Amino acid sequence: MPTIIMTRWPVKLDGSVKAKAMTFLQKLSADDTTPGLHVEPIRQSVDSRVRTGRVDDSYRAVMFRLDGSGETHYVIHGVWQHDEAIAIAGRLRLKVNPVNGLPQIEEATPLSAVTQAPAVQFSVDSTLTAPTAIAPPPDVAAVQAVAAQPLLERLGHSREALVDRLGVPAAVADAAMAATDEDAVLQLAQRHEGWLGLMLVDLATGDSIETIVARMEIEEAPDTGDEDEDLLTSLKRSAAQAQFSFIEDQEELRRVIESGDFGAWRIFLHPAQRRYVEKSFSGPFRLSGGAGTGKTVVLVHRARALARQEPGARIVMTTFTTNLADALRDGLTELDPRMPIADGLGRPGVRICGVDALAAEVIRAAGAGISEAVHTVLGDVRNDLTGRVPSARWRAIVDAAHTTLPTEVANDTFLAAEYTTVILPNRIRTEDEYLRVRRPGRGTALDRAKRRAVWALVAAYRAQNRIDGQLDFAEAVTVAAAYLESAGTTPRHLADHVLVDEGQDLSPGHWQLLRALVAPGKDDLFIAEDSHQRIYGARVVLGRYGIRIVGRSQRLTLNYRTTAQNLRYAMTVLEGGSYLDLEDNPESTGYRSARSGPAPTVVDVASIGAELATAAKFIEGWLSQNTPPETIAVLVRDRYQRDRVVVALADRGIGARAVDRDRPGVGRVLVMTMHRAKGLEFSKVVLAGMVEPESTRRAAGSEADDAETLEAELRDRSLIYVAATRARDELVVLRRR
Ligand SMILES: Nc1ncnc2c1ncn2[C@@H]1O[C@H](COP(=O)(O)OP(=O)(O)OP(=O)(O)O)[C@@H](O)[C@H]1O
Repeated sequence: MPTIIMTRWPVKLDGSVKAKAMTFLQKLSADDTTPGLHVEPIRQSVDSRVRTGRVDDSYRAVMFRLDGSGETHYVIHGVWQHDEAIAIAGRLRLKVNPVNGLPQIEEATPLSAVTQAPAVQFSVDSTLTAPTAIAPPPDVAAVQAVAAQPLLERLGHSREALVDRLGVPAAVADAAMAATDEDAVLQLAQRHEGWLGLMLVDLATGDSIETIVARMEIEEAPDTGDEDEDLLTSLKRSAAQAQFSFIEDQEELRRVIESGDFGAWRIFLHPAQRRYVEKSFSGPFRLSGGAGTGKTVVLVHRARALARQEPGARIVMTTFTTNLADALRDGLTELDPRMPIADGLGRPGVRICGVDALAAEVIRAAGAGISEAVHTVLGDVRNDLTGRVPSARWRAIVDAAHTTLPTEVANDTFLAAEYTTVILPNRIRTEDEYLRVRRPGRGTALDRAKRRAVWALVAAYRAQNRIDGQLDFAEAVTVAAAYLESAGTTPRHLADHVLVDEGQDLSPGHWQLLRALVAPGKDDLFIAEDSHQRIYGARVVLGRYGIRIVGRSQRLTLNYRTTAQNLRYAMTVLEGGSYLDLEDNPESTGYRSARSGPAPTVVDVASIGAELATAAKFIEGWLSQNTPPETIAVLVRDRYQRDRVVVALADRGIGARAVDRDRPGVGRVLVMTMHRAKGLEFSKVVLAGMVEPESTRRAAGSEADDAETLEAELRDRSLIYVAATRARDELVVLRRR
């Protein structure tokens, strides 16, 4: 049975042709001699491996046949109308790039399109666009000569280095060296799939040749004397798999064809992503990366890889909110509908739920056995642990107590943070213990008298919770962690591997729980996080909670979601803020995007009415261009604003839907809070309720300039960064003066 190797298809097919292409490929993968497939070579083709196959009367598949290792393989290049397919097939060649050892599909350029060209000229091209993109016409070249010094030259690169060290085809290297700015190189990158496009993005955004050589694992092409064998080796290289994928079975084939470009994440991973999916680590591993760099994609692929390697393994995939956990579950079943989903902790398969739900599950399953853990954490004994403390309780406690504490301490934000990050994780049960505990990372200093006063509030808080038979979320996770940590002397490990998304938002208690779920050792914890996106809770240093990363951390830098233009805007929101990662090191930026689009539109509006009218105007414009409504989102700061936007859009005849805990759904424009939009993405985004950045800072400075206020300012920037990076294509920012 032949093996099918899919490439990212350059041509979009409509539904009926897609179905026929699927049938064709299914038959081909079962038996390439099946009558009716008409797998045929092309007379006088440039590459003797090229074949066409009959999809239906009008369409032909273009592919390459390789006979390595005594097996037949077909590299599927695409499907075109009959005559076009024959013409394309005649001028294609699949080869191993001699410099970098990676597979390359070249197309002979028709003579008429090139001035003074050799009889046959090759360009690397999987989009099969006009060859003029590669050889600029003379008038363009003349303009370029007098224009500013080209970008890559300014960055110290030369044509020789691109060609001789990276293996960039000469024509593409010429075009890249002539491009005057980053956008021009990025546009060139967009025309080239796979390793070539990735290299151009790296060059445009300032990477050195050495960095690219290492990232792409470039090495000279092997030469065994068997060209087909060498091609197969090349196709299996990690960097090749950003463009070529060995299809394992018919179900996978169907998903690749049906999903088109939106499903590319399932098949074509960046070499760095693939590495973190497959590699085994001797302990906790941390994968950081900006919004849209594919951290969740890696996590989902890794869960599948672990489940396949170890059938029966107990894998936990978790994140901060239930909505995000739902998205992880959807992603995993989309990737592989056969993945075993566990319906409870400690059972084989992948258990996917929010981290607080994990804690609730542990407590439920423990039954009466939980009482010792409650005593360890809270110093008392409780029977009923199902009630949850209302969110306003800290405020009520402060209001009721006649405390002498200053307002920057006697407020619900400070007290909740002190409780969650100091008191609970240290299992503090008495005033005496609190007076002695270290408070690393807490910005506001507390002398002995203040600590006593804080403890009085904590004691009142705990007393009220005990009377009401309630635990707050932080107490529940800490109790669950304490329960797992010690069952007598033996910890209860309910998982073999734990995968965490959005790690930056988790609290110390969450980390203690996750640490306790799995025994320390190989592939125990895999943590995806982005400190710039921390919008809940206080900053955490993992090492303080038994999670020692020690050198096992890496960063993804290529943004797949957001255009370079929108990404630049989002990065400016973070400028000036100082962010530390989960290992207490400064977080870096330096993200790049492989996609280019229009610059974000920032509109200053004078009133709420003007803001709503402007939002509606943009949305009407997009809808009139047939943008599916559910790919448009308006992101706002709170639920009140959300509901107001929905009503205002409805008044103008635009169907809109307020998204809360439920799934977004289709058919209407989506309106939601920026918090709710975390982890989601849309084609077009309107950010409403924004204020001018300077006035935010002024407001922050005018309050007490304490650590909590600065922290709140950082979180606010992060929220806007999260919101701005939800836009795949177009971003509109409505700024109120
Ligand atoms: N290898 C890939 N090929 C194509 N698309 C990809 C690839 N990796 C990721 N993407 C796409 O990029 C987008 C962002 O991916 P993902 O959600 O994994 O990023 P993230 O780093 O988790 O983002 P965030 O932190 O903002 O939630 C998704 O649309 C995903 O499908």
